[in-house]
Amino acid sequence: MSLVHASRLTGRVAIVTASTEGIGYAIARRLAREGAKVVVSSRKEKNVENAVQELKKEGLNVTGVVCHVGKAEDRKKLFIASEQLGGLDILVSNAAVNPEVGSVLDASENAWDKIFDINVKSSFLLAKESLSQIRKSKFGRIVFISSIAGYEPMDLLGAYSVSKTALFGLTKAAASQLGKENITVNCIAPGLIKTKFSTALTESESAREHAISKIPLGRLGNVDDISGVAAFLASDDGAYVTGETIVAAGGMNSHL
Ligand SMILES: NC(=O)c1ccc[n+]([C@@H]2O[C@H](COP(=O)([O-])OP(=O)(O)OC[C@H]3O[C@@H](n4cnc5c(N)ncnc54)[C@H](O)[C@@H]3O)[C@@H](O)[C@H]2O)c1
Repeated sequence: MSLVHASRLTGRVAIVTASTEGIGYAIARRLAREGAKVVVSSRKEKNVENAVQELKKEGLNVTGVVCHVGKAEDRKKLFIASEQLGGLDILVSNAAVNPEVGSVLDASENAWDKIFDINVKSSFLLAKESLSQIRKSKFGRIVFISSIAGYEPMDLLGAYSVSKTALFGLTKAAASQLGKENITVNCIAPGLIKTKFSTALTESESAREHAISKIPLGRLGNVDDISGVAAFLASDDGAYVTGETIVAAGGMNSHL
């Protein structure tokens, strides 16, 4: 692959949560390809080992940590790892769950709590806990991964959509708080991207065709359609962007 911006992130240290597959993996790989040292993480040790091995084969500078973002002691391990790499510059909060499919007011209390714990509260806590290191960086960047569904809730992803809307508010509020310190806080709202997460919406041919018919660019997104946006926000090219959400959705809105 050609390393277009091979040195844009040289010397920076990044943490990407849920980064052993899907969009998180692609973001970790892209930041590392652009020169960053990256802490790769997810809940299962085997997945962390495999991802780290795969990325190291490419010669990338990555280290692996097992981290359930809802657990304080696991989040701490992420920051110990970034400290060991020289101190944190870039935090990408990517982990998310959707334990139930259904309309918002049909969500069980359990599902609601889990969705808000992982998708919103853990993003808030990671951002908060990252500050002791990010404040020492000259290039502090926080990036939340939301969803196009945060703008227009998808009926089948009711509570999940609302959790993704909350991230827009968190982005604005944190950006406003941290602007004076030259730390940017931004958000990415992916459309339909080919990962495990979106399988239910795209696995049958008819569902896929229906989805594609709603996407002006005429295709589902690839994980690298998102990783490039994350790298931009993390880099000096994104230095004057803060409090924003970049939609990368092939032109679709969320009315599937
Ligand atoms: N794929 C899409 O179409 C799409 C669209 C919009 C937004 N997103 C968002 O992109 C992000 C990545 O999703 P993806 O599509 O790569 O799917 P994915 O299922 O591969 O990613 C979600 C990841 O979060 C991890 N995760 C869940 N709970 C966790 C926890 N407690 N601690 C750590 N990791 C945890 C999962 O193991 C999984 O790897 C998510 O925030 C998702 O909401 C995806």
